[in-house]
Amino acid sequence: MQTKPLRIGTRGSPLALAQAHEARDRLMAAHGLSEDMFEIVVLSTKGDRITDRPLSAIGGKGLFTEELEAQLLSGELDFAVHSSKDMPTTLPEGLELSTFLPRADPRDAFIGRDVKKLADLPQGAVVGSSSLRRQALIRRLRPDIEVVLFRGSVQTRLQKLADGVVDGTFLANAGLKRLGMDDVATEVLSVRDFLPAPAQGAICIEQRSGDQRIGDLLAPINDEDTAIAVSCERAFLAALDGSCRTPIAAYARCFNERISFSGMILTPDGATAHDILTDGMRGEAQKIGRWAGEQLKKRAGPGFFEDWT
Ligand SMILES: NCc1[nH]cc(CCC(=O)O)c1CC(=O)O
Repeated sequence: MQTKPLRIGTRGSPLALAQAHEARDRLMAAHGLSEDMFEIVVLSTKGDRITDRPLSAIGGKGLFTEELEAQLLSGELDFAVHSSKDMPTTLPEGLELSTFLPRADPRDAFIGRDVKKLADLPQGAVVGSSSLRRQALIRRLRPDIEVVLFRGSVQTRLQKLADGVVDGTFLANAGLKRLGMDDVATEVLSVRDFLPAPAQGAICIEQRSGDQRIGDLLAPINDEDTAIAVSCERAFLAALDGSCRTPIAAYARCFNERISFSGMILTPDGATAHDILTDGMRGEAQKIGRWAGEQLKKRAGPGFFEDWT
């Protein structure tokens, strides 16, 4: 019988808190546990504290996870809840992503101020985004549009939009839904036009490797299709060595025993893109992702990565 509450680690942003609550609620339902069996422990990370520079300039994804991982390893936390999209491809020794919740909408949403659709933005319009992938994708579709750096919370971004600093911005539709704000999206962009970030829309749980008590607790809330699709996308990212200065997009989907995969790399100006569409057996998900990454790396050639990183 569990006596001490389970300690769930999370960042403190409204999105991170919504994700931690979703994981906790699923565990409560799966095991018939009450809320007081869990304690949500909020940690501030470097990535949360530095908001005036793009992530790619201050060190990338690890900035959001270091503090949580240190407390997992020291035993102060039992597990941590993250956006899979924000997780580096290599985790510290002794930790693993054991559990993936059923994936929400993986697509990006466009939020326009005066127009609903991206295609209706006037010539020379200004959009805000700090994502290298979104910047490259928009420049590829609409080279006339100007992209400005845009960080901060969802609320800050929407305020800048309302103030007319930009004509439009992008957010993951999954994030908006988790915040109960999906009505602010004026267009949900197709995966074909706007391939998502690897692992977008999937919440994951990180735990100590070999912690069987926690592994058993989490197993019933793991969604196998999501775990497999995300492992494929993350293998693609890892094969491209996850340089956080390369715009990389990927989306995998399981269909019964098969998995389909789309991947793309772009130059930041969107002028050059290489893409790949493939499929295979779901048991080969990681192999497929890795292979696709290696193919694109070969096709792009070394200059593709070196010219601007
Ligand atoms: N980089 C921040 C981040 N990490 C995960 C999400 C959205 C939720 C998800 O992909 O699961 C967001 C916000 C955004 O991209 O709009």
